Amino acid sequence: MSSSDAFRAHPLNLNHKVIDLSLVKILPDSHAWTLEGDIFNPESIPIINMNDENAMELMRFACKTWGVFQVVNHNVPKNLVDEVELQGERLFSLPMDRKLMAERTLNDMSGMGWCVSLLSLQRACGLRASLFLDHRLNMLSSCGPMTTISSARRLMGLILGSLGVTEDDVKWVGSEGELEERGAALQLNSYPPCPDPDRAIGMAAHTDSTILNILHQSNTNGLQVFRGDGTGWITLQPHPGAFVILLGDLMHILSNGLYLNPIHRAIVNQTRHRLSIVYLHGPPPSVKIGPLPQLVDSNHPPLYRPITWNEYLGIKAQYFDKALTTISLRNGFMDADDDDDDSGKID
Ligand SMILES: O=C(O)CCC(=O)C(=O)O
Ligand SMILES: [Fe+2]
Repeated sequence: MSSSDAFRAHPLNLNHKVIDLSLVKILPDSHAWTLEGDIFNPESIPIINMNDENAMELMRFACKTWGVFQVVNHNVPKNLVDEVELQGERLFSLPMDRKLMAERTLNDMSGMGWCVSLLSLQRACGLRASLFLDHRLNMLSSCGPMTTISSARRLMGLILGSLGVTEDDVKWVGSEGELEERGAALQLNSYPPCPDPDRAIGMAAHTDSTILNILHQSNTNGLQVFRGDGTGWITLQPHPGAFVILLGDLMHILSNGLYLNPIHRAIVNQTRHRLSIVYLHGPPPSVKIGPLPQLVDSNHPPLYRPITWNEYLGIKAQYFDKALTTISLRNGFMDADDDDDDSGKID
């Protein structure tokens, strides 16, 4: 079972009409969207130096409060990120007939997609094209995947440490193996300028179905995270050289509800093309993921049943934002936060 097999559970929206987004002068009805919620800007989602001796505590605070933070000193070389960005720009600017030759199909998840997966459950298409690469990541760069994977692993070590768990406690984190067995994938998202940005969305609000996503946004902002207190959206300003770390549903499960899996979305703007590069970090697709035993006791019963990534992606495709509820064990138990009045404090 490879990560590609796992993502196959996410359906393509086969009814969509592919349009060349770069030629859009008037927003088509198929892409019209109502943007809901106030926007708070700017706000202090932390930027954490991975070499800081307090990195673990800072991450614990950020993961409990936001479920998102940015990191610097991540060891992924700038020229590698620049190269992926350059190649991404090149691929997305190819003529439409060339891009269609690389369109994702039901049998091969790698390729170009328009209006795919998560959005198929929603009202209209996002104004976006995406290039998804599974274990053939090295199509873009030969040394890149391994550098990124070792950086993701270091990050995982810090986040697990922030939960009081070591890498040895979670065997699959350090498992060696081929890329395809690791649950690694890369997604490039291209958002063209939009004539009517207040009536369109780039990527609709969602939580990520991974353990975590590592995101690079070019110097154009557009990523917004829904505030944990439910009052509105925060725009994450691109920070030079930083990656945005977004915790996914599986990290929320592993932490037994302690760490947030933030709702986020990408908006578009009138003048600038925006590219985001997202490294999806999942577990090996057939390993069962459940609340870490170290975080479960009689006061903190397990909130979710163990599930493989593959199974979870299938549930997510069907139930979308209700996916976690379908695997919840919380029948009459206290709410995760009810006995945790220190959320927001470092402990
Ligand atoms: O483009 C962005 O900033 C958001 C992308 C995203 O959320 C995703 O690919 O899951
Ligand atoms: Fe996302």
